[in-house]
Amino acid sequence: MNVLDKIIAHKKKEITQLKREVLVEKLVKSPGFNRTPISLKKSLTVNGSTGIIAEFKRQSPSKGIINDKVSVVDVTQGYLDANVAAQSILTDTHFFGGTILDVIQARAVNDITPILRKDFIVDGFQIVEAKAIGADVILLIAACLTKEELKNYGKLAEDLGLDVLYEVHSKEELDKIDLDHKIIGINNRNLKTFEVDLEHSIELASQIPSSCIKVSESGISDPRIITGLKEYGFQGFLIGENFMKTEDPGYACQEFISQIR
Ligand SMILES: O=P(O)(O)OC[C@@H](O)[C@@H](O)c1c[nH]c2ccccc12
Repeated sequence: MNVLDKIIAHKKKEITQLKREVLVEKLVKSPGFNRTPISLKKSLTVNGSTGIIAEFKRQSPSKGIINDKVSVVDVTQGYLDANVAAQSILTDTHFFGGTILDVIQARAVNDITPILRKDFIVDGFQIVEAKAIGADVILLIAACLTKEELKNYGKLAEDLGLDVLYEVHSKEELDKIDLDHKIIGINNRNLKTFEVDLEHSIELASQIPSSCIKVSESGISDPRIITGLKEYGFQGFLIGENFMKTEDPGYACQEFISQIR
């Protein structure tokens, strides 16, 4: 079993249990259902967008603890001050040390910038939950979903007014998605082996139609990489560890953005 298989097996058990404890009817009554989500598409394409999607990630299976000293509110406020296009917040607990409370807390101090609820979605329940906690965007990972699931979950998110970031790592995964006008994230990190390869991503980018918004994810640690990726048509850049490994991730993000040419 590779790491992704382990995460998905664990996630499926977790959701089965969660669905016994929390009713969808209850989620639908949450405050998140009374707000209009903020569009990631708009925030990545608006004139002057930095394109940076800054992530709050305490730990990961590949790196272990990255930062367990900072608070989600301090960090996400810092990201906002740095003028990020969006925030990504890991809500998986077992492998990434996050919780849905992180999104709730970040949302309470941010009305203007989209929040991506970053998790391994294997059930529609999690999409309703994302809406309930005030997220604007969900992630659908093509490596762990069938073509049908990608379509159905994409539709459910859309019906709830949420944007979807579809994540791919290979041509086979790309072929599972109806690409028209979608936001496509190319993960530079292979979730099965943790290998990071920007060249591979750039090659894959040429297979994505121009109606899509392209996002480059993972392993970005130098502002000069952004300039290079822009030349290949990328408009979004998802960065976690490079900021989170510092004492003040918001400040690191601000410094990074000020160096983008
Ligand atoms: O910390 P990095 O290397 O900058 O990567 C951020 C983000 O792309 C990464 O956390 C990620 C991309 N896709 C995922 C899917 C699940 C969990 C995590 C991820």
